[in-house]
Amino acid sequence: MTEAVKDRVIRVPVELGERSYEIRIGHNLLPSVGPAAAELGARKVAVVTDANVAALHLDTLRRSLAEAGVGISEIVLPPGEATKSFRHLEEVCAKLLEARIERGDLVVALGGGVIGDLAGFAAAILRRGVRVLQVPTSLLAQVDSSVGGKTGINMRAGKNLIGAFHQPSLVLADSSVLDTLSPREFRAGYAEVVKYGLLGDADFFDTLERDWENVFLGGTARMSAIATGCAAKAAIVARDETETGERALLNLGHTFGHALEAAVDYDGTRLVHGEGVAIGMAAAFRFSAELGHCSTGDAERVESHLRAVGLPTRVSEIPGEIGSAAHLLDLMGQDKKVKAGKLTFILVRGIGQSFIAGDVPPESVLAFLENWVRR
Ligand SMILES: NC(=O)c1ccc[n+]([C@@H]2O[C@H](COP(=O)([O-])OP(=O)(O)OC[C@H]3O[C@@H](n4cnc5c(N)ncnc54)[C@H](O)[C@@H]3O)[C@@H](O)[C@H]2O)c1
Ligand SMILES: O=C(O)C(=O)C[C@@H](O)[C@H](O)[C@H](O)COP(=O)(O)O
Ligand SMILES: [Zn+2]
Repeated sequence: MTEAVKDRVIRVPVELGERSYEIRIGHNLLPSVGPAAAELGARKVAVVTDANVAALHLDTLRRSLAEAGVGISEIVLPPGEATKSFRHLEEVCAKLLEARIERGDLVVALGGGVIGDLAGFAAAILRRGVRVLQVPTSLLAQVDSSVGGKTGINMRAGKNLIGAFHQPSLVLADSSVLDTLSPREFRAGYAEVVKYGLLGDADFFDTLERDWENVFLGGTARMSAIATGCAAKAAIVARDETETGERALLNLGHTFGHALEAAVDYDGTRLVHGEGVAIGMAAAFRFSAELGHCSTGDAERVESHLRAVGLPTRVSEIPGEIGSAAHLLDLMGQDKKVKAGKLTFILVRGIGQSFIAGDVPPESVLAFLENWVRR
């Protein structure tokens, strides 16, 4: 890697008035967590992380905070989607109170999207709101979940059904920590990278088709893919922070994907979020083609790219039984985009041309799902 790449920090602003903040993307940013916490005026921080990330990266954070003279308490949780639960939310809140984290202090979410969502939610409700510094360590968290302020936990009935909007004060995305991520988790995060191309930026999708191997390798291609995704998300969030309209486009593939995640009871050995999103985006394109909104050629192109990087695109690739179409439809009924009892889908007119559809006939949905679960 060249010196220029090593030293480069890309800054993406998220413009939200008094809740504005910056996303910093660069190599070796973990040592800047201490100075950043001190600049934010925190006397002490509580670092929430999971056991995998703690073993690899917590020490760097400890040193950085100690050098900056910021006190630290540590909350280490089990890795995996099942941790985004009431049980662990209660545990985190109890430990934050035990550590006497005050409103002027900071919660530092060091980990993937599970930790970011859970720690962010705990910060949102602790003493009615404590600031959170997001330090995302998975590709998915760097390009998506650490940005935009959606926090929460899962319920049996569905994903992220209990939560709050709570924007971070800063996002520090150290792209070098992605070198320790497993290939499966890197691929899963890549699904959310592709999402930005598919939902609104056909040129970005073209670039990814050509250059995905370099994104997987690291260096400039990876950093700039993360920055492109963050800039797209920041722009949408700045216009529609609480998803009253266009923010729903960021949900491309998620109505399908979230139902699958709930159907496997958040068992990451069978399906992780990014894989559900990959299968869900392939479904959104197929469904759009069946409804006559987009060409079958585009749907095939999307599937073929997802498959080229090793992502699943079909329900049959999930190990074990997934249940009936009717069961998945029932799970979709808990989606947060449901309005007056009716499902809303994010559909497409082509690559980079997504739109919000609140008027899809329920019989078309069921007919599509009947075939989909068998594919
Ligand atoms: N809030 C949002 O806007 C938003 C957006 C997208 C996804 N999400 C949520 O994010 C979650 C998925 O996030 P995820 O894919 O990061 O999952 P995750 O947090 O479970 O992390 C994936 C795995 O990678 C490990 N890991 C993380 N960083 C690592 C590193 N640098 N080195 C080695 N291992 C590392 C973790 O321990 C875990 O086992 C889901 O719950 C999803 O709903 C939220
Ligand atoms: O930030 C958003 O808005 C998103 O929809 C991003 C998604 O990738 C993410 O998975 C989000 O958590 C889904 O939100 P939900 O409201 O459908 O739970
Ligand atoms: Zn997602």
